[in-house]
Amino acid sequence: MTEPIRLLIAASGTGGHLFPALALAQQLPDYEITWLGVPDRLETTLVPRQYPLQTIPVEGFQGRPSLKTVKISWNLLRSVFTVRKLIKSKQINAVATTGGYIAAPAIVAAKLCGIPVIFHESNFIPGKVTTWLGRWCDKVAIGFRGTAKYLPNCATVWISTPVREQFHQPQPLDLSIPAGKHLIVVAGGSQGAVTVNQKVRSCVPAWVNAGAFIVHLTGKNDPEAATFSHDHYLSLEFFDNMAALLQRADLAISRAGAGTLTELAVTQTPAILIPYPFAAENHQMYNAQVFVDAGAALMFAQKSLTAAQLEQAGLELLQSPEKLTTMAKAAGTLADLDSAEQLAAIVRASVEKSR
Ligand SMILES: CC(=O)N[C@H]1[C@@H](OP(=O)(O)OP(=O)(O)OC[C@H]2O[C@@H](n3ccc(=O)[nH]c3=O)[C@H](O)[C@@H]2O)O[C@H](CO)[C@@H](O)[C@@H]1O
Repeated sequence: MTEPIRLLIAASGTGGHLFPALALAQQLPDYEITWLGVPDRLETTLVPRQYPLQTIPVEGFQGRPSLKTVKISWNLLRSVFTVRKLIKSKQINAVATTGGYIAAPAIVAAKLCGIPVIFHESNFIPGKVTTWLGRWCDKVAIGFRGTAKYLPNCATVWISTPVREQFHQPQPLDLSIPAGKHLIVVAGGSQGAVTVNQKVRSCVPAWVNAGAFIVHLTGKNDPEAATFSHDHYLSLEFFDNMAALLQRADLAISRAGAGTLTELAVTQTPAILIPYPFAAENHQMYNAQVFVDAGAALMFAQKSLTAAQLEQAGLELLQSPEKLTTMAKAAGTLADLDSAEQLAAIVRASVEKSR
C-alpha cells in the first residue's frame, strides 16, 4: 500500500484565514491533514474533527518594542522547533499556509526540514510574513492580480481566493425573505463590526420603507445588537450559510476583508464597503479599492461616514436596478470559482516535485 501524503495546514485566527484553508483541505480528500493553530482562536471551533489540531502559543507583534516583544519573539523561536518536531514525528510532506503570524514558524520549520511550502496571500497588500518569508516558499498564490508587484522575489501566481464548497452550487436560504423583495446583507467580517452596526441600525427604517429586507450579521461583541428590532429586519450574531445569503442578496454593506470580498465577487453581489480602519497597513482599504476601481462597489471611510450618508447611498442603489446589475457583473470579474482546485493542484505539484 502506498503511504498517504501528509500535509500540515497552518491557518489561524479569523474566518478570512481559516475558510480558504478549509476550502483547500476539502480539495485534498486523499491527503492526511494536520492543522496548526493557536489555542484560543477561531480554529478551535471552525476546524472540523477530521483534521487533528495541534496548537502553538504564537501571537503577532503589536505597537512599540517592549518586554512583551521579547516574550513574543521567544515564543516564536520556540514554536519553530515545536513545528519542526511535529513535521518530523508526523512525517509531514509539505506545508500550506494562508498567512498571519502562525505562518512564520511553519515556513521556517518546513525549510529546516527541506519540505515544500505553499503560501496563499488573500489581501491586496501582502502581510509582513508574506513579504519577509514569501521568497522561501515554493509558490505564493495570490488573491488579487495586482499583488504580484509587492512580492518581486516570490514565485507568485494569481488564483483568486478559495471559498467554501457551498459557493459552487445554488443554496436554499433558510430564512423567510419573500421572493421579489430586495435583500440587504450587512457583514462585518468574521468578528462583526460594532461601529458599522450602529450606523446600519439608524438606516434600517428608511431602507425597510423603501421595500427592502435586511439580514444583519452583528458578530458576538455588539452589546446593542439585542436591543434593536424592526419589521423586515433580522439580526444574527453569525450565520453559517453565507453562500445562500449572498446568492440571494441584492446589496451588501460590508467590511473589506479578503474573504468576504471574494465571496461578494463569486456571488456577484454589489456592495457598499466600509474598510476596517485599524487593519495592518490599512490593507482593507486597498482590498476595497480594487472593487471600487472595477465598478463593483462604493467605498466609504468609517471615520467620515455619517449614518445619513450611508442611508442615502443604500437608498440610491436600491432605486437603481441597472446600477446594481452593472456592479454585480463587475464583481464577477474579480474572482475565480476554481481557486481552491488551483491551490490544491499547486500543492500536489510541489509535493510531486519534491519526491
Ligand atoms: C479585522 C481584520 O484584520 N480582518 C482580516 C481577516 O478577516 P476577517 O475574518 O475579519 O474577514 P474576511 O472578510 O476575510 O472573512 C470573513 C469570513 O467569515 C465568514 N462569515 C462572516 C460572518 C458570518 O456571520 N458568517 C460567516 O461565515 C465570511 O463569509 C468570510 O468567509 O483576515 C482577512 C484575510 O487575511 C483580512 O482581509 C481581513 O482584513
